[in-house]
Amino acid sequence: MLRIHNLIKSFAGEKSRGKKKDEAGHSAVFAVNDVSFEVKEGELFTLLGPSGCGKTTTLRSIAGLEKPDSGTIAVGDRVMFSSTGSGRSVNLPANQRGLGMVFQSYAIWPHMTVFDNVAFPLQVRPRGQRPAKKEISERVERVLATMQLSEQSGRQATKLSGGQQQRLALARALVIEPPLLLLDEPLSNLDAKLRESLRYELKRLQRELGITSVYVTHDQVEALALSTQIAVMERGAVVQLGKPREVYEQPANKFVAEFIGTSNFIPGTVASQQAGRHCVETSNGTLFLESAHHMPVGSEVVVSIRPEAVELSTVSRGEQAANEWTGEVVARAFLGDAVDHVVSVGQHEVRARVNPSVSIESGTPVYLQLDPSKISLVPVN
Ligand SMILES: Nc1ncnc2c1ncn2[C@@H]1O[C@H](COP(=O)(O)OP(=O)(O)OP(=O)(O)O)[C@@H](O)[C@H]1O
Repeated sequence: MLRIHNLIKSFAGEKSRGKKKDEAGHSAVFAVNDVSFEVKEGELFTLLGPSGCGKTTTLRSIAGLEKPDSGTIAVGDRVMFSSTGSGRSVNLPANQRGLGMVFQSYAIWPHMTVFDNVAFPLQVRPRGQRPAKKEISERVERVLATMQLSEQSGRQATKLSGGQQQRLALARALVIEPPLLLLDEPLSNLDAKLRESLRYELKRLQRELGITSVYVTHDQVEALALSTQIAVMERGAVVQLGKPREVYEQPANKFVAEFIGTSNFIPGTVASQQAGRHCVETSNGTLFLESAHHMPVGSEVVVSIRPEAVELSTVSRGEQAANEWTGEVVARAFLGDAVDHVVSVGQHEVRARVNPSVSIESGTPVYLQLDPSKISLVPVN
């Protein structure tokens, strides 16, 4: 449905940040540096990464609000942008791309009612493309019902709550039935509780309507909860592309492991390897784990252990227990649905997030049991 190929976008001028020179010899920031990906029909594809990694610039390029230096952007069989150095250049203006957009600062029209806000994008269509009045009404009512805003239809837009205004912004983007919906941090202005409930609503909508969407966020929890595919970006490049579970459980590198969730990183050396099952020697003891990254014997590696992969017990599983380390609790914090423990193990401190029924006092010697299916290898960069 959406194909991005070798997309490059630089901004000229910022001397202090510039890493490369452009043709005129000015320093340039490469906001998007050779990005390629494909979004399939019905997917919710997320661009995830820290501030400044190039997510918004990628999205704005798709929308037609930024002109890339080079690359190709196509939606279905329509080329929106193409400049490959040779051949014919294409750069469709934003208003001819027919894409739906919802941005962080969703501008709803305050002087209009909820109904009129949604009807407006259809009413301003050029004659010939404008639906009949009756059809406009039907489409608006249908979208308002989907967004659970029917009751507010006649209300002034400014009299809605934050969450309702956000749903209105979505309704307005959906009413044009775009082939692709672009969402830039659409939930970031809302409080935590509302954000969570709208996250589920978005997911429901995504499933029910099967809208193909590109979603930009720096919030890893949001990305994991919503996406069918995630592209993790760092400094203008996509560093990992995969399903939420793959990105979380098999991070491509330390940056991804650190950015998506919290992790304990323990260095080690691969002692043996067979069909993805690795045995790694660390200063804390031997670890057995399954990994998609096949690392040869003798490789220096970092083992990424999620805090929830660590079980704590004051009793050993016995001599034969694999992946059991000994340590001492140095701190703990009650988080409501879990208890975080910091355990000193040799020269490392390991974070363990356990069930609230397990709460072990500082100073207590403990056994750490590490679930081999929840620990992963990350290549040393
Ligand atoms: N109009 C501009 N002029 C100059 N530099 C820009 C411009 N827009 C973006 N940049 C730079 O390009 C890089 C990528 O910015 P972009 O906004 O795409 O990142 P982002 O990942 O979306 O960040 P955020 O989450 O903070 O919006 C940054 O270094 C930024 O400073």
